[in-house]
Amino acid sequence: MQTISPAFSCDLKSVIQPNLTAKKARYSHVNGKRVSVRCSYRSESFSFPNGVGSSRADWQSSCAILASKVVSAENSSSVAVVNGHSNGSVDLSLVPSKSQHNGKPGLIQPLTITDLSPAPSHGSTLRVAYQGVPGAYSEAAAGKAYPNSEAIPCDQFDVAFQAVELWIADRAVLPVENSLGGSIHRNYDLLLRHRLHIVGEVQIPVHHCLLALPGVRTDCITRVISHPQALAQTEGSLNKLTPKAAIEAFHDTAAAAEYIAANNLHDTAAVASARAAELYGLQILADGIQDDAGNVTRFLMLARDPIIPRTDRPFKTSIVFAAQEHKGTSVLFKVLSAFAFRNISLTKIESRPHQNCPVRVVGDENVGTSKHFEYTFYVDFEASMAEARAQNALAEVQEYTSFLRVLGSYPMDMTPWSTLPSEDV
Ligand SMILES: O=C(O)C(=O)C[C@]1(C(=O)O)C=C[C@@H](O)C=C1
Repeated sequence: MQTISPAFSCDLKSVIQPNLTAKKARYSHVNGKRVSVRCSYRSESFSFPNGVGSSRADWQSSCAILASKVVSAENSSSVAVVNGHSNGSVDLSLVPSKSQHNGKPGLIQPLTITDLSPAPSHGSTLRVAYQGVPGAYSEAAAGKAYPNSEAIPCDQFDVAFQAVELWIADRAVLPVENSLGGSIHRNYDLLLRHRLHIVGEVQIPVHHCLLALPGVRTDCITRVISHPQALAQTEGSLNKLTPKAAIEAFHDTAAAAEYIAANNLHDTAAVASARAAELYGLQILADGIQDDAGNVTRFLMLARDPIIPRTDRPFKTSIVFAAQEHKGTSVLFKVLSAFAFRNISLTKIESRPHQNCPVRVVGDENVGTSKHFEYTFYVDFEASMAEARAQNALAEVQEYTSFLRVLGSYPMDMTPWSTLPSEDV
């Protein structure tokens, strides 16, 4: 038995891993061997004012009860989950370290799907997975959410989810919406496919720059590359600055800057942060090119375990549900009424195609048939699951839904706008 963190105890089953590289080993070694991790909760007592339950286990099972009608969103996922959701040992092999950026040592390569191997928590520094490479806005968000943590770059959102599930990271910080570009749908879908809990949110002011190699002039730029969200947030400025340039999507903003530097591209510019310019040796051709000065991205903080909801500070709760079959249209109205009736404000509503049944055929041979789209709804509301009104609202919502899952009940980001670290990003 080895103690992993105060809240868990874990049995470690060692599996010999011959091709573990030095670089990857820091994420996943125990005495030079790969491990699979089986975890059990230590019971902790908490008191709830409104009968949510009296322990961490109770709160977790109350999440599970609400999720019990899930038709099974997980079956579309190939993820091997280790924290009590699936107890098989995982056999994803590590691959040798990738080639270094431009031959230069020391630059961090993001985790990719083939790098994932279960790893126990070790050391005292919290490891926070984010999508992108150093200099990405997500790295700044991870730093704001968890100061003094170790940021772990991942090449895809899905990898960041899996890094937490496999104990390679302790938390993930991922974007879900931007004030100009709208929702990051991929992460809504992944929230449903994976079993992580939302434990907090952070909002980051996003201040974009146009970056190019030193000496390159704006009128020489024939191509602008960046993350699609960043391109959407700067569309108006790019139309003015580089009207003839081709616009191309890239994995993340900082990776676009890194790509220009690594390939010595004199005709290409990136939309990225000032920190990315510094990290990859690019010059800033234009500063503050976001189409709205108050451009902000909201990130979710994800963990393997939920936090205990409280009432002594403003909390938000995020849920996801699907309407009972054949009752689609009126269900949304009824659900929204359940919150309105209890004076609970909604801060966000998002719909996504139903993962198991995206289309339903309605009608009959006489009048003809048509295809109805089926949706999964994501709702954020301003209340804590420790409040009776939130519990009652969800009890009512459950009556109209085929499944309902609480994704998390967590403190709202109340950082005053003026103190947000805009100069860092
Ligand atoms: O590419 C980055 O730098 C990211 O962190 C990703 C991302 C996003 O996915 O929305 C994060 C914040 C900004 O809105 C732009 C891009």
